[in-house]
Amino acid sequence: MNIERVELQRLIMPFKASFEASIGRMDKRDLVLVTVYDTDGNAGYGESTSFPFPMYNEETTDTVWYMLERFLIPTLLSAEITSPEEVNDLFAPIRRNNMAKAALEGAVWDLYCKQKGISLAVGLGGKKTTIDVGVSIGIEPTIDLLLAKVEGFINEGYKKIKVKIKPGFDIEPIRAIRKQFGPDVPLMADANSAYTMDQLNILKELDQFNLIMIEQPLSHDDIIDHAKLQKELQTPICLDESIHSVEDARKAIELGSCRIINIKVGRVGGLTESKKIHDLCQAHDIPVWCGGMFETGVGRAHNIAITSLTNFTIPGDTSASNRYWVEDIVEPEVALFAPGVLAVPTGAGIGYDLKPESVKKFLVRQESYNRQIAGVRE
Ligand SMILES: O=C(O)CCC(=O)c1ccccc1C(=O)O
Ligand SMILES: [Mg+2]
Repeated sequence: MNIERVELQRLIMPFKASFEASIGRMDKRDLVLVTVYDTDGNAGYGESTSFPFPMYNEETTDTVWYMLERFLIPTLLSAEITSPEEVNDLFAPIRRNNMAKAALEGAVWDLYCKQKGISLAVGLGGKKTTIDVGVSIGIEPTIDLLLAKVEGFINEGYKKIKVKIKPGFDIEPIRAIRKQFGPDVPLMADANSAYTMDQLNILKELDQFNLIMIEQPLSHDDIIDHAKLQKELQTPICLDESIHSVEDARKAIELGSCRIINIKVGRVGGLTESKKIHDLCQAHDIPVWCGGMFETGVGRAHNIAITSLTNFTIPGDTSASNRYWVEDIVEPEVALFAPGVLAVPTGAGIGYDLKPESVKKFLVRQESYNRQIAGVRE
């Protein structure tokens, strides 16, 4: 692929409004934007989905930068690859650090598709030309404020409303949404591992609300208790935090720990692994959807591309740029093509251009690594 240089840029981008989940409150992204250049001047883009703190998974923006600089970029720059599918194998001896791996692997995928003149969606084997999308809503200070947010997003046509829950903010907000907007609103709850089996009663109470699913109710590293819980619930369990690889997915399916899987490209280490999980789930009649991590337009574009695969049958978290950003770093911005629908771009690679002047506004650090330097960085 003639990869010659990798550039890392750390960006800090404030949200329009802060977002609370059971794992904490967030008011900005702090991310690593990765650009991979080939000898012809083509550029491929990827972004890290880590947070500045290790409360979603063990990675942070600092660890992502470190792993990229110290191990992943040198590994890539000392190899000769012909396809992005090789990156997964190249990085396999390095354990975990999936978000760091995915940021670089995603940039290689984008570059590869640009070299071939095909869209990332087509490169991944996607068939859909549009995707239905949903939106994720944080824990609001009051139920009235939550209802106002839900109403706004329903009016924009979002096809799935996901609300964050935690002990003490679960039954009442869900009941209030059902009461106000009726039984037909496609609704789900995401607990981000805030419950244990000691709270089985609360989780069982959620069954009455006909939720599409309940996402990651139990521990981030569990598939055993989730299997026990799924037997007690009518509502499908969806795993997010517990699935890091196609092997994790295989075991969870075998145990009956979930009936749905949320695929986050960063969490599973990249697009190649995402595709493998998609294919495995398809073979087992497990629907998947694409989870969000407050991505900029770059990560959003990767999410749109992977969601064009056919077993992404449930609307994901990939909302429009204006859900979180006053100003995104791509053009055109990611915008709804029809209510609750995004068009899958047809241009080469991710199908969006970077806006250098916007990147500059949010930039706090930048480093470049080229092939010659990579060898001596040890
Ligand atoms: O990008 C989005 O809109 C989804 C945000 C979201 O739900 C989320 C945000 C931060 C950490 C975890 C999660 C999650 O899906 O569990
Ligand atoms: Mg989740």
